Amino acid sequence: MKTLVFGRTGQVARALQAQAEVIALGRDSADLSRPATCADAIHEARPDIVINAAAYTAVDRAEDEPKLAHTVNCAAPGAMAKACAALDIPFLHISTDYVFDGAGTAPFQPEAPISPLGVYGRTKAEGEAAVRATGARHVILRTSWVFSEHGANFVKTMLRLSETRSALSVVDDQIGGPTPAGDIAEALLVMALPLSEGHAGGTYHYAGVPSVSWCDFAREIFRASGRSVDVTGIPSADYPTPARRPLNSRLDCMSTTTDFGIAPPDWKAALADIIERLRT
Ligand SMILES: NC(=O)C1=CN([C@@H]2O[C@H](COP(=O)(O)OP(=O)(O)OC[C@H]3O[C@@H](n4cnc5c(N)ncnc54)[C@H](OP(=O)(O)O)[C@@H]3O)[C@@H](O)[C@H]2O)C=CC1
Ligand SMILES: Cc1cn([C@H]2C[C@H](O)[C@@H](COP(=O)(O)OP(=O)(O)O[C@H]3O[C@@H](C)C(=O)[C@@H](O)[C@H]3O)O2)c(=O)[nH]c1=O
Ligand SMILES: [Mg+2]
Repeated sequence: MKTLVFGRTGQVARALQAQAEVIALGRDSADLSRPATCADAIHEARPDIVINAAAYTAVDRAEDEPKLAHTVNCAAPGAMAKACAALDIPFLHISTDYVFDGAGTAPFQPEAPISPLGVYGRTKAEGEAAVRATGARHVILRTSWVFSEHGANFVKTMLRLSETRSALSVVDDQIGGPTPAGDIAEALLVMALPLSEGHAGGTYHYAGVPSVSWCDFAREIFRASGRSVDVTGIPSADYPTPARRPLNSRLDCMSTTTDFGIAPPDWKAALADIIERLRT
């Protein structure tokens, strides 16, 4: 199956390349800030399946660059999906827990109303709508708190901070599911098969278990890496950021298991592997 991936250096893009024979396009061949280049790439390659693993993911910076974030997170996936619809190619797209406002404590179902708190979440929500509007056969896979040995993520931030700090304050009122990039890549590749064989697709959730606060995630990172850093839990109000984050990032992943046989990944097991790989 000829698989075209947008994104080359990102966490999920790298995991896809590690797990399958894919054609991964970097900025030089498909620039999401110029959506037409993405449509052109699909028309040129005529793949059997397209996976968009590229996005504007800098949550705080997006508050100052709403136009660029919108082009990359909405106009570009919209253009990709339109090209896929024209050529009858299934399209897999990744979205985020940040499309929700984080109210309550119950896990959000895929059909729950969205209400993003910041520019990143809003542009990702608009991207979902743009993909659906094209009529392309698609999967939108919402995930959360992605980590891996590559790229920028919370695990690497914590390990970097631990080199100079023996104590850290980390928010303990935002709860979500850390999700290993490798498991997301695997889930996408599994979903690609039924989708290309006629599965109707739709919006699905995929996040690591068990849910945890960023504070307890940080503690587990230091425990697993054998670093002694004293982590103090603080409320979000004491850690001001340009973009507000949802307090409840829990995603209900039941339909992903029912429809595709894919169970939520155990993030602690993956964390240990990743820390081991970062060590060597
Ligand atoms: N990271 C997370 O915690 C979460 C991510 N997601 C979603 O998962 C998907 C994958 O995220 P992740 O792997 O973490 O992403 P990363 O932040 O690791 O990488 C983003 C990728 O997008 C590429 N990109 C950004 N702007 C452009 C552009 N203008 N043209 C071409 N490529 C561009 C980057 O390329 P370059 O290296 O050249 O900048 C990079 O390859 C995204 O849709 C994201 O919204 C969902 C939930 C959580
Ligand atoms: C570094 C640091 C962060 N924090 C807080 C800030 C924030 O609320 C939380 C997580 O910080 P980050 O900035 O790493 O996380 P953030 O960039 O918001 O991560 C998000 O990225 C996007 C792309 C997504 O789609 C989301 O699912 C989510 O993974 O931890 C502390 O409390 N103490 C600290 O020392
Ligand atoms: Mg970040």
